Amino acid sequence: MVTSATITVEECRLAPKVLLHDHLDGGLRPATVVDLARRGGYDRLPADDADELAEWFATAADSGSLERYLETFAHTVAVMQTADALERVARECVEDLHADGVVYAEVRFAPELHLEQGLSLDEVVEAVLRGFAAGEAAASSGGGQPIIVRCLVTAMRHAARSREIAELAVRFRGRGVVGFDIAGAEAGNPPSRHLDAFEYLRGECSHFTIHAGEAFGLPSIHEAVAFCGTDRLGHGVRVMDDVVLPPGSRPTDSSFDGAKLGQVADYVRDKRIPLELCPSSNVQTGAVASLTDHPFNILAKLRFRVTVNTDNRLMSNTSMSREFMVLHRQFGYGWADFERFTVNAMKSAFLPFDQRLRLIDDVIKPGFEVLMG
Ligand SMILES: O=c1[nH]cnc2c1ncn2[C@H]1C[C@H](O)[C@@H](CO)O1
Ligand SMILES: [Zn+2]
Repeated sequence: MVTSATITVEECRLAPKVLLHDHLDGGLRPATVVDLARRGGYDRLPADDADELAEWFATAADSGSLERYLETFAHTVAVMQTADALERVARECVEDLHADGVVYAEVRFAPELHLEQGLSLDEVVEAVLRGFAAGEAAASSGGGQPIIVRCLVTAMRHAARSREIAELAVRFRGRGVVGFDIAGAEAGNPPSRHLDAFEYLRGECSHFTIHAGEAFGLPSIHEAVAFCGTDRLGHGVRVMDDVVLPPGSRPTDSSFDGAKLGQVADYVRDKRIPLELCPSSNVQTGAVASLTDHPFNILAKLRFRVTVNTDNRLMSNTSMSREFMVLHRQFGYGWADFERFTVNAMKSAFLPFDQRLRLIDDVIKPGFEVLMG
């Protein structure tokens, strides 16, 4: 392992970061959950105090099972059922990402989960987009580096609304929605269940990503890339099941020369399909056994297009800066590595090409140059 000079979380906050995989309903401020529950009469929160609630989420999500991890979302989704609540949560999300030094983010959520009090799918998306715009405006007026936030609409993979949600993504294209995703319990709900939605999106020249290779293995990744034609993989960590490392390799090694890739892993790497890796979440859901075993470094050294993501800031008690720190401590990464992962992410964003390029040239590269001194 090559260890770079020690860096701090405060320095990580200064880095211009790009976030592609972050769930709106997984990133609420604990105090906002408490406040919205009180206002909306939701009385099933496991704790009424913000600190206790934060602790509860982090512990409950730490189960090692994706299904149990997902159960914790019942509480956040329950308090996001009105336009005002959705707008507030979206605005605070942008404020929090901005305070953490994120310059571009794609934040996802499942509109179909927010209809319990009579909102339509369009009203749900409109409320979230209003919140994002308000957050962006507040960030710009406060000085410092502006933030751009775009939305991905998610369909739940166990449900049957993916075509409708795909149409929603296309309807809101150009108004803040840049893509589509499927999420939820992976086992038993393969991506090909939603082929109709993906074929429709491809016909519309629209972008999508698929949660795959998290709780379930290689077949899920194979379907996502080969049958569905996904642009990116949400997590995708289990692409490792298709990689044979040289004997004696350890996850912290500085090279993996001689590694043998199977057909799916080869295809993912050849096509430069971005992996939206989320180190802390991957441990909590059991996608990897521990941080020590996380294949981030192996995949990075084998030149897969790896990106760093938060997944659910509330459930993992994390931020982009903290995920950088996790990787710094685990693998000794320095600024040149983080710049590479950030450029990977920006290249993989669903933002138009000219805007991606501008962010890379005018914001990301100069920002890391300052940190590299
Ligand atoms: O890591 C995840 N894997 C699969 N589904 C997830 C993950 N994180 C959040 N979700 C689900 C729960 C949310 O309610 C939904 C939409 O954001 O997406
Ligand atoms: Zn996710």
